[in-house]
Amino acid sequence: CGGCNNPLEAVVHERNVRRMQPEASGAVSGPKAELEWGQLNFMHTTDTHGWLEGHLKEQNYGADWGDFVSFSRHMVQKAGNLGVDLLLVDTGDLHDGNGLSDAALPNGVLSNPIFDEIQYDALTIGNHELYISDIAYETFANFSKVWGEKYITSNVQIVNPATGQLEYIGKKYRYFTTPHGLRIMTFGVLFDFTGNSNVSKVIKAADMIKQDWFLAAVNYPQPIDLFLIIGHNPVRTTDSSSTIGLLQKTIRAMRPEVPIQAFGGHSHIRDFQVYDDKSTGLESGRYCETLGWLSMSGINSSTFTGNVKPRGVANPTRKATNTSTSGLVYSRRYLDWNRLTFEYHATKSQESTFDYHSGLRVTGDITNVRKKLNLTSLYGCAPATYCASCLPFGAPGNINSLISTALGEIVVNPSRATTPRYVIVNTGSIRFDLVKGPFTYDDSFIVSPFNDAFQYIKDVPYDMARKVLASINGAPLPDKRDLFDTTPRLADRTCADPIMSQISGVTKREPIIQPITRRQTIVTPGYVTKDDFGTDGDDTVHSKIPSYAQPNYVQGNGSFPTTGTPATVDVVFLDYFATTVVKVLNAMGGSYTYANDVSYYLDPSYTTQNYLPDYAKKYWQANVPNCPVGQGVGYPDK
Ligand SMILES: O=c1ccn([C@@H]2O[C@H](COP(=O)(O)O)[C@@H](O)[C@H]2O)c(=O)[nH]1
Ligand SMILES: [Zn+2]
Ligand SMILES: [Zn+2]
Repeated sequence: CGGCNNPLEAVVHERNVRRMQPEASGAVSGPKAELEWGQLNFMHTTDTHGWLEGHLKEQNYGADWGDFVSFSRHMVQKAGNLGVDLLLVDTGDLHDGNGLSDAALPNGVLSNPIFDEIQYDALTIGNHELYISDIAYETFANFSKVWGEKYITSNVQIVNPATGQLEYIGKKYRYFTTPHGLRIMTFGVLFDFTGNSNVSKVIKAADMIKQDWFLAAVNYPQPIDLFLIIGHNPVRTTDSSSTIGLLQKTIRAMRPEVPIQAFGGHSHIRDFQVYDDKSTGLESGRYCETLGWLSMSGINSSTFTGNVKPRGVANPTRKATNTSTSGLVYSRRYLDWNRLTFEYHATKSQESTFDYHSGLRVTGDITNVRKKLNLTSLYGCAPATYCASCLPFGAPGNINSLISTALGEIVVNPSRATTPRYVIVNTGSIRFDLVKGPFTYDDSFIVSPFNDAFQYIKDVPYDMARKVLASINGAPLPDKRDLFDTTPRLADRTCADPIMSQISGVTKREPIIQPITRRQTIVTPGYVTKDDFGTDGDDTVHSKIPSYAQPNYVQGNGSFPTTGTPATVDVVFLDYFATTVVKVLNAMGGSYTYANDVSYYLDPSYTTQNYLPDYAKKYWQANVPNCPVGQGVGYPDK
């Protein structure tokens, strides 16, 4: 940092360089009003998926984890000044989605210590901590030990390698008393996930609620003022993966008078559901785009020593149901993850400056990890933005057209290169938009982070092969496969080696520093949320970004004859959904088995992390010297 005299100035400089990437899109508009503070307040993160660097290409979500460290400290201090409780909760999925977490082996080994800088009160596990055995063990050996009694995994166990016995990854429950005397019983419940590797066990919620320890915890011998359910688990009870409704009903039947507050995740949405007059659930989005806020007052507690109606701030006013006589009132808010939002809500914390040293240190740690992992290494320059859901499937600018082309072009086994092939991936493997301009090592994880490898069934009769895509698009998704499915879990493979060695010699661009535009009066595109309390939950008012349903699977093809149809085709697919392909082929009259007919099309170390970088190296490198950064970025023109 030329001209910076002390290390903290250098950190601020680095952070600003990182944030002011020329391709960063959009102005940031600010919050509509101050938050309502109640007797008990929560800040909620979920499905962060490694995005601790913030969104470098969307200023609306441009804060990094260091900014959140500073913000959370201001809010804790403000809660203390107001004489109320503030709890910080996280509901899992810490990996798979960003280079900061995924370029390390195992995933999360460098990002989790950064994540750990927030003073959470309760955390729980996500399914992405369980797909791959190495990651599950990293979570067990390190993450669960760092968090101790605050890491609550009520229905998730792991085989302890030292004893060979199943044990809970975290604690089954946490009973604790807040600084102002509220007595809280907490459970952390993962949805009924079945895609875990064979070192862990997810106990179905329907079984967990019958277990003696659970019944004893609900009927705890000491007073409970509130049940806190944190779950990597959608809060919306109509979502077929959600088990929160079952938990809420079970606890309510046993303890009719005690408020139940749920925090959920997994479905990556902003949502709030009212279950009854004393129970609600909040879900706070994904990818460090959203910080959830919930406040409540009216909790009956003989030991609460704080303020039910803190002064000098707005207070919650909404009953859960119109007819509620419980005395409980609530507010909920979805905060956009940017510094403008954080600085706005941190006011009156009685600190004159926003950045705490601890926050700047975390920002510095992020910069260091990014450098160590070479995340800015460039594969090529994307000629356009390809979005995952803002355009209909098949429209130019929809990412699935690009994926089809890349699969057909890049996923080729040289020894089968002349045999026609269909190459199929699940669109769920594409996690984010691919933005016009520099396509970096980091972006490759942002768009396609998983380690799913390519398998195939060779020489499938053309008349069957051509129907596979349509058939699997009508089949159940692989994460919902039944427990008796005997497919070897891809999760038992170890992580693939990083591919940095392949991308040497590519020009790196220095970011061009541009001022961040901060306008408070304009309406920028972003979340427009409707939940059980209505349409006023978004902290910043936005115009809606269109969202179109996409098919579950998409296909590329290669080496087809220019005229006529081939007799047979290689059907190539990901090991992640191999059994589904076998099933649909057999439903068409085939007699394939996984054991006899499915094999790897490419070396299993070649995964969904590789084909887009290879495509970019082949087709987008020539553009690098003239990469049109800063122009036309964001969402494609309609
Ligand atoms: O190996 C994998 C693992 C997962 N997926 C996709 O991810 C979702 C689950 O992600 P959440 O963040 O937990 O919602 C799963 O449904 C698949 O679509 C994958 O493609 N490959
Ligand atoms: Zn997730
Ligand atoms: Zn999840």
